[in-house]
Amino acid sequence: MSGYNILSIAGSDPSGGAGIQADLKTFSALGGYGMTVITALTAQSTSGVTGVHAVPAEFVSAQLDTLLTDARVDAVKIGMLSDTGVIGAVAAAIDHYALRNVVLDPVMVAKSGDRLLAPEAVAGVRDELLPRADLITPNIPEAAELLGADEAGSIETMGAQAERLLVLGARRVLLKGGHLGGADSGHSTDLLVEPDWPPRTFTAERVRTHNTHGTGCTLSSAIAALLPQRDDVPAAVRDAKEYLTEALRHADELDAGRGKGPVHHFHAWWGAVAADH
Ligand SMILES: Nc1ncnc2c1ncn2[C@@H]1O[C@H](COP(=O)(O)OP(=O)(O)O)[C@@H](O)[C@H]1O
Ligand SMILES: Cc1ncc(COP(=O)(O)O)c(N)n1
Repeated sequence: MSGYNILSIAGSDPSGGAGIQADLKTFSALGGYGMTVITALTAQSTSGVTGVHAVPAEFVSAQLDTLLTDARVDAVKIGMLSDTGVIGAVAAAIDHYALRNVVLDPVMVAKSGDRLLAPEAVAGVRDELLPRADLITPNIPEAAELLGADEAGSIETMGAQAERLLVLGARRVLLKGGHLGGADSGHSTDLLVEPDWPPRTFTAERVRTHNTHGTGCTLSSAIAALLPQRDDVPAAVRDAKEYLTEALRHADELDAGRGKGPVHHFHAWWGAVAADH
């Protein structure tokens, strides 16, 4: 036996920049074997989302049961969930199959501004999934929605909101700072907060590109792919961010649409990064 099986439970993005397509590219680039359970189809390009077709919760369960009674899964990334029925199906599978290394990216709104999670389903993500995940990776607007708070405008407020997410039952929170502007805009800093540890910051240069479609999907998938390969969560986060930043640096080489283009996954970079560690 060699290699790790990494499962993405997420929506489909035909443009290939986000969702399960981004997740599979990331898993492959980082040496994982990718599997998928699809929660929704989107009609989407780099310019926006024109439609969402949710998969019925019973069929999400059917996909999960069929896969998980057959295959070992070493880590899970959860992305777009659409509605409360799908959230319940995923929560039940985490418990029933004792899934481990679960990374929850609480996807709510696409980069284009289109909504991917029904507003009334936010409470379901908070109550059903947040306590079941080993790590949640909200961006600033998602943390605010989960908390019913204003969006953080500084690293200090991000830290306070991450602590509040722990109080709500999260095991670990990586609050992503990509949406932070102002004084911090030369860098992109994410904050990892876990019980019994001081907060850790992960900072990368801010890449000058408007092609950021799929950054959140890529980061959470990279963490899931690396968790079984690394000693601890901070090491997986560090290397996942390095992978993402490199993919962002090369984003402008692609020509995948007229809107916010995707980041560029390329296996050879990871070889170089992996050799350093
Ligand atoms: N221009 C950029 N340069 C470097 N890193 C970025 C840039 N934009 C976003 N990131 C990083 O991408 C990841 C996801 O970013 P963020 O925008 O916060 O979340 P989401 O993609 O979910 O909206 C974070 O690690 C963030 O720091
Ligand atoms: C199917 C699907 N899942 C997730 C995202 C979020 O990705 P992003 O915030 O980078 O647009 C997306 N646009 N589409």
